[in-house]
Amino acid sequence: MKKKNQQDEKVLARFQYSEDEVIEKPFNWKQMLRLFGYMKPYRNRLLPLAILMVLFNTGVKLAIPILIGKYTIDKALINHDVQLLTILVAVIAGLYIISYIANYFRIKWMNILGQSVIYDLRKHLFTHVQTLSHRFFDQRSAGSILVRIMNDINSLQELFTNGVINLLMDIILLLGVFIILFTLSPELTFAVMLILPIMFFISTSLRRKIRRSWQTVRLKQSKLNSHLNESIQGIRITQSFTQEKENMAFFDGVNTETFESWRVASQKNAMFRPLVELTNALGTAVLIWYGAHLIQGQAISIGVFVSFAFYLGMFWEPISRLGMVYNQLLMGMASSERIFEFLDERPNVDEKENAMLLSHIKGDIKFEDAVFSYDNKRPALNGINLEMRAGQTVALVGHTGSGKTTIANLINRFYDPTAGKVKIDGYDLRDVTLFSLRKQISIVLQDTFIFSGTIKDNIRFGRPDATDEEVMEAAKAVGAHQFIENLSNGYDTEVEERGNILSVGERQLLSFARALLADPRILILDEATASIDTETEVKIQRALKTLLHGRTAIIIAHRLSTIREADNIIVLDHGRIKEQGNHHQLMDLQGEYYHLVKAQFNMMNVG
Ligand SMILES: Nc1ncnc2c1ncn2[C@@H]1O[C@H](COP(=O)(O)OP(=O)(O)OP(=O)(O)O)[C@@H](O)[C@H]1O
Repeated sequence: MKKKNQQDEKVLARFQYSEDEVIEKPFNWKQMLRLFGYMKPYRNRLLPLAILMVLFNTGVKLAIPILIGKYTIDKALINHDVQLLTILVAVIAGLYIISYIANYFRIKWMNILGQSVIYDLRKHLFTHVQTLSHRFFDQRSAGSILVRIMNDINSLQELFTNGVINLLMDIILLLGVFIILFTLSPELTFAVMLILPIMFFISTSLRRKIRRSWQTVRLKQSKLNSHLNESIQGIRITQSFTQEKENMAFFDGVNTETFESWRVASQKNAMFRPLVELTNALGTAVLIWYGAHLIQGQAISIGVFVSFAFYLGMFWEPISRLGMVYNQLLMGMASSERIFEFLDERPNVDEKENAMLLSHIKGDIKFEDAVFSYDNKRPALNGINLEMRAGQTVALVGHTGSGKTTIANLINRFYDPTAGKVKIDGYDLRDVTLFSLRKQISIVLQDTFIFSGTIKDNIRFGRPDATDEEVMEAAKAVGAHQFIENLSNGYDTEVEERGNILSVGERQLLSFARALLADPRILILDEATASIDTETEVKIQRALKTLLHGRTAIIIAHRLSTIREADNIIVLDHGRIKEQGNHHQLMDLQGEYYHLVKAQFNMMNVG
């Protein structure tokens, strides 16, 4: 048993997701106004039309009980006036029909409005998230970002489709009913209003508990999403390490937690309606008892009593619904808080207002005393001074974690140096626009990312306007044409996200074609370490030559053949440059590089 517990703890320690905490904020007008600002584009058409329908509908609702009680019963029925009765019935039926039509349009227009607001908000959030810096994505799981873009925005849907308009309708209805009730009989109104405190308790205190439970449900869902995302992405590793059982155990745990939180929330929710109905019944009991007493004393007529009963029925509904709208507002508050937190997030690498367009660079790169740390604690680069001249091929070598990728990250301005400068053609990267900088740099990563779509679309990813001929030329130049032609549908073969149907070597050739077509002035290449057969190795070497020709290339190099041909080799160690020079110079030096080469040479011989 103890052993099992220890094992469970280990499993739980493995899957740690930063949870979005329950945000329980008081009502905040400023934030609400900001949220409702998204309705602005529709304020001239959809919104006024829907409001008009609501006003009409509420007017009809308020008029019908009077028509039934005061006129149909007290005037037509009691005086046996058949003609008046017929007219009244026709008027009431007509009003119901018109009110039905008005309701239809209200629902239709409000749904369009609600969906449009959700569409705009989601678009705004996604567009913004795309501009955020790497640091933002370093700190969050993909699952938790997904939850904000999907679930949090979805949870605002109800508020925008029904909430706002219900609020208006209910306030008008309540005021109207209250005034009419008082005009009909102030004593009876006072008597039935005794129920008000109970009603108030239900719609505030109980509602709050229900709301908190639903928030917990959302948190659990977010955790479930993060785990699912990670599990599916890492399924191959999970299977190869036979960790399915542990994965299942954790999934079971989160799934059960989600289920439990649903159960609790639904249970609390289920209490709500019966309680409202019970209060209704109490109100009706008071009405009948005291109403009968007033009728006997001839203080009110039967018609007034009937109208009263109708209005009373209408009174509880908006109160209970107002509680619901308030609840929606508070839930919307929590969701919008999370959405605005992302929207207010500024990219760490920000563009200056007067940033320059970096047009047609030559490709000189310079690091001046560059210092960088990802976490402001451990330095990843520690005073780097280096120069790469346009057209040169520079190889970065060094032990794992020595800072090679970090240098590439700074050239692309995924991060800014903590101190010092990175310059291209003499321009500090902080002074130029990100678009003009990145447009002239291509990155080929070890773990090539293939997007879902055709092979053709993947190659033209960086230059969507490239023609089919240009795509094919690029593929031919890097030696990818042949394997593409052999695929079931050639260039039109569909590949799923991450390109699982392709081999590592094929994926790399595809990414070379993609980089070549983009025709960057600077190319950053993280060479794959995966062992590939000699034939592919030769192909890749040939492809590399084509790819590197005429541009500045920074290669995080692992293959001896690539390193040997580089114009300059930079050996990094703990974020510092230890040695640099060409292959022969460094071999003569008999330092770190010499040992690295020797080690690789020995390994190859052993292999
Ligand atoms: N996103 C990140 N957040 C925090 N620390 C990071 C991040 N990326 C890298 N590091 C740290 O910065 C240091 C340098 O990492 P870098 O990726 O530049 O090494 P590298 O030389 O490219 O290694 P490798 O050859 O293994 O890819 C390492 O100590 C690493 O742990």
